[in-house]
This record gives sequence, C-alpha cells and structure tokens, in this order.
Amino acid sequence: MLDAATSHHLLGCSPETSVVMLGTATYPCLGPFSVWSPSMLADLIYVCICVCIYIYNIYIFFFFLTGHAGNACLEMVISMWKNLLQTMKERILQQRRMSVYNQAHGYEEELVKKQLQQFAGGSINLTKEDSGIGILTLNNPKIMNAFTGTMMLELQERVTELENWKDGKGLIIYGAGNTFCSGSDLNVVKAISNSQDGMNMCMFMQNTLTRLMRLPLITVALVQGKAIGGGAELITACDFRLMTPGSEIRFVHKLMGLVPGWGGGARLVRIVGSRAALKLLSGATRVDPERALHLGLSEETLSSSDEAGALEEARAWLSQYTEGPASVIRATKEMVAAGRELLLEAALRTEKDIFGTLWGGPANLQALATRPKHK
Ligand SMILES: CCC(=O)SCCNC(=O)CCNC(=O)[C@H](O)C(C)(C)COP(=O)(O)OP(=O)(O)OC[C@H]1O[C@@H](n2cnc3c(N)ncnc32)[C@H](O)[C@@H]1OP(=O)(O)O
Repeated sequence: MLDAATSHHLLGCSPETSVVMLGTATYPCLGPFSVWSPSMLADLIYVCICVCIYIYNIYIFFFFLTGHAGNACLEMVISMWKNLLQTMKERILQQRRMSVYNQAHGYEEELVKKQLQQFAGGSINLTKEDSGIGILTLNNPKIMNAFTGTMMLELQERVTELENWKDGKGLIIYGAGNTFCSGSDLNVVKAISNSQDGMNMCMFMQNTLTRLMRLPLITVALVQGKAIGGGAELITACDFRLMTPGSEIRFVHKLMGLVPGWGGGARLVRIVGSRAALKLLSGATRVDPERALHLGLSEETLSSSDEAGALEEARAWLSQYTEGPASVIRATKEMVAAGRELLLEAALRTEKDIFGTLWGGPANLQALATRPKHK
C-alpha cells in the first residue's frame, strides 16, 4: 500500500482510493516494495550495485587523501546513499501510480518499448517557458504528425519531464506544419496488425495519456488542420481544446474496423456524454469548430489559422487560468482531476488534503496580508 503523504503528493488523493482507482498491482511478500514489479526491482538492484561501487570509490579516495576514512566521510557517504535510494523510490513509485497497466495486467513495458523503437521518425519536442507554460510539439509534418513508434516513446519521456517540472502551471499541445495529428502512423498499424501487439501499443499509449491527463498542469490541445484517429484521442486527454477556423476533429476508427484504443472512447464519453460520443464514434463524424463548441468539445474558435498566431492566441487564452502562484494553480488542477476521476467521498477527502497543503502557506499568507478584499 501507499503511504498517505506520497499518495496525496503524487495523485492528490487518499491512499486507498489511489490504489483502487489506478489498479496498482501489489506484491505483499515484498513488504514496503509491494507495488514494485520484479523487473523494476531488478533494475533497482542493478543501480544499487553501481552506486555501491561508486560510493566505495569515493571512500577509497578519501582514505588515501586523509590517510584514514574518518566518521565524517562515512556519514556523508551513508547520507548520499539514503538520499539516492529515496529519490529513486519516489520516481519509480510516481510513474507506476499514475499509470493504468503494469505487469499484473500482462503488460511488459520493456518489450513494448523495444518493439516501438523499430518504427522511427518524427519527434515530440518540449519547451518550458518562464511563465510556467510548456509547449509540446508533435513534429512529423510529412505525414500529418502521425505517431511513429519512437514518437510514442518520446511522448512518454516528455510526460515524465513534465511530471518533474515543479514550476509548471500549464501546457499547450499542438502539431507542426499547421495540422494537429493524423493518429497512429499507418506503417506501424500495418506492421503490428495482430491483437496482442495492438493491445500492447494501446496499453503503452493509455498509460502515457493517463499520466498526461493527471499532470498538475492545465492542459490545452490547440487543434489546427486535422485531429484524426489517435490524434482525436490525444486531444481528449487535455483539459481543454481550442480550434482554429477550418480545423476538424474526427474519430475515424470505425472506418478502419476499429474502436478507439488510446483511452479516447472513455474520455470522450466523459467530455460530451454517452449519446453524443456514440454518434461521433459510430458515424465517424467530421466535427468542425462550430459543432465542437456546441458539443462542449471545444472551448473557443480562435481567429488565427497560421501557426504562430494561433499559438499566441492559445497562450493568451491559457494565461487567464495560469496567472498566480504555481502551488495554487497546480493544487487547483489536482483537485479538479480528483473530482473528475474519484467517487465523491474520496474526492472530498482529497480536496481536504489539498486544501491543507495551501492553508497557512506562503501564497495564502501573502494574499491575506496584501489583498483581503476582492472588489
Ligand atoms: C489509434 C488508431 C489510429 O490512429 S489508426 C490511424 C488513423 N488515421 C488515419 O487513418 C489517417 C489516414 N490519413 C488520412 O485519412 C488523410 O491522410 C488525412 C489525415 C485526412 C489528410 O488528408 P490530406 O490533407 O488530403 O493529406 P494526405 O492524405 O495527402 O496526407 C499527406 C501525407 O501524409 C501521409 N499520412 C497521413 N496520415 C497518415 C498516417 N496516419 N500514417 C501514415 N501516413 C499518413 C499521407 O499518406 C500523405 O503522404 P504522401 O504525401 O502520400 O507520401
């Protein structure tokens, strides 16, 4: 089980709910490491051995330097060792807890990654601006920013980077070359067209997009051109969607004899309701900006169609919600994410826990001292 502090910190919810919600596998025989999979433990042991060798070298160095290995040196080494183990444990737990699938679900991430690595091309780029807004670019314009295998891997890496960006407040996702994304690269789709490989790719993308959805950042998909198939699924993992004139969202899965598999079906139902979702999916309907606004799938239609102008507009739109201390913006998103995903009582407890992190904190005290009224 998770300890309360980490559970709240990582997901903004109480320990029992986060375990239930995320379906984390437990290995009771492993005691405090009970949520770790055997392969992760093997990785940890390997890293521990490397660190031991490294620390031993420092110890020997001090021994020769001072003629003896004094207590201070030994204490420093032990303290370094403890900090390192703690950091590693927190990082691994964080990634596992935010995901949906692990080995208990027959999901072997390392094998999936090896397979995806074979389909190279394009990139996923991230820039982190001083304002606390990150810009994530889907960059494969030759094929309408379709996701190759290595782009799927890079998306996971960028999400990890965003999870560790403690000053972040918001994120805009957009596609290079004036179009959003045409889903999975059809070459990948053809090459892995058997059920098991398809499910593996789904589990990988669902894990990544679920972690994206749970980031403590306010996220916006900027839809220019087309968001098709997996591209349409990706936009549902964001908190908001903005569309440019002439752009289009389309779940084309039915036309390919499929249903969404990157979590876009489940998320679409939560955004537009089951009736509208059923129409969009079973009709493979083209959703223009006007219809998206009407359905609540888009927040606003921007006036610019060109990349730089639309990005600037999206930045200005998002800034309305990211102004202020990062601690408060991040807590707000965490609270809403808990309300979106948890049952009411668990969400209420989470809200209380998050409230407790802010009440009497620096932003709260400063607001009381300088702005006690809001006229
Ligand atoms: C998770 C499940 C999935 O995502 S399955 C994949 C679902 N996506 C699709 O089926 C999209 C297939 N593509 C299309 O329908 C059209 O290309 C769309 C996106 C509508 C764009 O049409 P249009 O504006 O006329 O451009 P185009 O067809 O000339 O495309 C430009 C070049 O890009 C390529 N492209 C496009 N999408 C993909 C894709 N998903 N995978 C691989 N290549 C793709 C096109 O083939 C075309 O390349 P080329 O210029 O012919 O060499």
